[in-house]
Amino acid sequence: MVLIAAVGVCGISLLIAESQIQRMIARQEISALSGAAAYLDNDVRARQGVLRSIAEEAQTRNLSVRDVQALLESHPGLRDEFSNVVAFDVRGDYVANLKNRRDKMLNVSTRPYFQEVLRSRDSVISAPFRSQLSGRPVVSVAQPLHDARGNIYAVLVGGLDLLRPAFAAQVEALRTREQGYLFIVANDGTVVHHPQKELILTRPSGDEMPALAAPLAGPEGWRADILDGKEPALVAWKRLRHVDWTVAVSYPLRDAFAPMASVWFNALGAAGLFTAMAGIFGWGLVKVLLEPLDELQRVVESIDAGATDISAFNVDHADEFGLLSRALYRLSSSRKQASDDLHRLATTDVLTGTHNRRMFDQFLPAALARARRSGESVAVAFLDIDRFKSINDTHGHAVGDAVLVEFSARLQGAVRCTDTVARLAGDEFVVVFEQVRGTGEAHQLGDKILAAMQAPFVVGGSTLRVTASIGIAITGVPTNAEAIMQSADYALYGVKAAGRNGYAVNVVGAEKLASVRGLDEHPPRAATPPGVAHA
Ligand SMILES: Nc1nc2c(ncn2[C@@H]2O[C@H](COP(=O)(O)OP(=O)(O)OP(=O)(O)O)[C@@H](O)[C@H]2O)c(=O)[nH]1
Repeated sequence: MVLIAAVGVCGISLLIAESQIQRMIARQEISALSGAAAYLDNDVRARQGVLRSIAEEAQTRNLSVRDVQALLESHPGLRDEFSNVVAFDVRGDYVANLKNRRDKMLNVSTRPYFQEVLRSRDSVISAPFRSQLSGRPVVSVAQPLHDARGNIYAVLVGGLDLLRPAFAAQVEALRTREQGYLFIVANDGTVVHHPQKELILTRPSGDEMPALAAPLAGPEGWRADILDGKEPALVAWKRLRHVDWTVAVSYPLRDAFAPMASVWFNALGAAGLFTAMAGIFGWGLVKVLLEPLDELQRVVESIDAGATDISAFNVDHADEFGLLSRALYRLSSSRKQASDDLHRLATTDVLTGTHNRRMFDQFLPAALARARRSGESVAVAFLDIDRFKSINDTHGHAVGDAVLVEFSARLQGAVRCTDTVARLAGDEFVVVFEQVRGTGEAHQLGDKILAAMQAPFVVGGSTLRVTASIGIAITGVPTNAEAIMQSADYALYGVKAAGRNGYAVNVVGAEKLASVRGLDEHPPRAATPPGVAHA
């Protein structure tokens, strides 16, 4: 896009420059044409001056119509200035002829230039016309002859042959360029000079030949939007000051503006090259500048994949990427904290701070699966505080809550930190023991828990004796959560039925036997009076 924009800007600049250069070239052409116009003007006026001086001479010598032929012949230099000079009286009849006095001349009284001379009483340059004598295109310079009283008695007419080689060579010499051509049109549109001789004296319309008609638009100007023949051309023109002619030039545009083609090529090429180089440099620079962003992306992916933790965000770079990385670290930390809090709330019993049933339901199957893989046993102790309802009823719900908190604390203190304690509901707790080495260890666990509850509970200003019944189930063979819980429940039921404040151990799958045996094996505890003892 940058490349397109640069080439576009360059192109627009070049178009503007080209338009300026066109204008400049056209101005140059007009100024060259001004010189040509002045030259032509002077040339025609010089010839006009020659006839004027002869007229002054005739007036000085007080000549008459009869003397005109001799007058002309006394100026042989006229032959160089004009193709011929003839004279007419005021009626337009022929009276003298420089080249051939026997030439038969027509009456010219109806010719516009003749009438104009009589009207203005001064020298007139005619519009181009075809000579009836020579049949060639000519322009006439007409000069009145005055007698001593100032009356016109004859008119000298000098013919300028537009096809004579000297005139064509003279005009061609005014060209400043090899290409194109120079032409002259009279101000009524009649072609005075053109390299195509057949066009002389024609008056082509703008539609037919726009290049020839363009100069009629004003005293001077140029156009670069004209088709000359089939080729686009630059046409510039300049009107003569004294003669009603406009001298013009037509150049093919491709020649006139040839230098612009190489300017276009070089400028666009340079713009493209420099932009491409700048683009490559910019791309490299951006790549270097964005390297920390790539690094940040790698860190994010690594954290997402669990290969590293969010502390990888906590970098000490001072740049924007360092700021971004540390902002990500803060965001991730707070989200992790929120997530941890949520998880803790979802898996913790609010009152006692132990795990809750949800956590236990997830944990027990996992522990059983581990045991299945390692071939070791798992034991679950199912605890229920004895006659807890009467504690609530007697001391109030708040004291009941405090008993639950204290009971939970003692329970967690009685087991290893690797054992998992959870409160299922109300006054029911469970403990999961992993890597248990048989029922003997299960009995030790039961003893430890009962022992932990021996000391009186001092809560809410009351000292209470709190006991619990414990049903312990231990896996013999691989089993599931439901089975082991049911087995522990049977054991608990047995203890409750036997009078509370004791424990029983069941092996999953052999519940009744194990339950009875557990209580029997510990007569002192079985003999302990069940129920709640108040201190
Ligand atoms: N203070 C308190 N009491 C609770 C809470 N949850 C349940 N309880 C009460 O705990 C008592 C549980 O009684 P049970 O286990 O059914 O019966 P028990 O009185 O313990 O009798 P046994 O279990 O047969 O020894 C009920 O009265 C419940 O209302 C609790 O969060 N706080």
